[in-house]
Amino acid sequence: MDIQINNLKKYYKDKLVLDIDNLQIKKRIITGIIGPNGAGKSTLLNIIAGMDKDFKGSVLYKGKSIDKNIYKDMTLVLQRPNLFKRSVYENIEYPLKIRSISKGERKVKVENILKRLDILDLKDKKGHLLSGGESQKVSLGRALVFTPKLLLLDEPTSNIDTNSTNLIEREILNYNKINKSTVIIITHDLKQAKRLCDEIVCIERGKVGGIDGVF
Ligand SMILES: Nc1ncnc2c1ncn2[C@@H]1O[C@H](COP(=O)(O)OP(=O)(O)OP(=O)(O)O)[C@@H](O)[C@H]1O
Repeated sequence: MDIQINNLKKYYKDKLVLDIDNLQIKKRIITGIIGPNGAGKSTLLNIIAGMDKDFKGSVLYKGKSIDKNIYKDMTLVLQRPNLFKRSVYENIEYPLKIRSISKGERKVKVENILKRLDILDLKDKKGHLLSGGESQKVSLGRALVFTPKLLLLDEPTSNIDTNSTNLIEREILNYNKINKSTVIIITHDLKQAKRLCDEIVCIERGKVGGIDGVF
């Protein structure tokens, strides 16, 4: 098990937005989180990512409380990513730079990602000037480039056209297969969940529900 959640309660002011007795997310597979708008999906992903520590209950990663240790293993790709005001190349290179990967190796890895995600033409564009869909692709590239053991994706194709969605889905599947990384993906698209996910968790009004009748 990679992630174990017990008696999780999350409030915004006095409103209970997550109330999960027990949820286990297995390692090395792709788990989908589905559910209607406002159900609590992003809130849950932020908690798993260690971005939100203001909750009650226990959230464990590899049997330990989520703390700074998770950051070296994990990356969270947001629906509306914050990219640096630097070139796309530098944005994708950044996680490698802070891990002291040599310049030559960085170049090989970044160019490989640019090709795989079909964004070579964006290489010199500034990160903050990209469209929504372009930003999502670059943000995914910035995540995949350092092969995190835990990849968290918040609606990674919400702004993406059909062709690019196919390409991104292929990359996510290959990534999981080749690296045996744990992937958690929030999606509104039930067909996408079926195409990508080994397991599916349905969140409704903050609670984990069954998926009977969903497909
Ligand atoms: N910072 C915040 N302050 C107050 N309430 C919030 C905050 N962030 C989210 N909420 C509320 O918490 C609930 C869960 O929000 P969340 O973004 O987790 O839902 P979601 O399932 O990801 O929705 P969507 O599918 O629309 O992205 C919603 O009712 C939302 O309005």
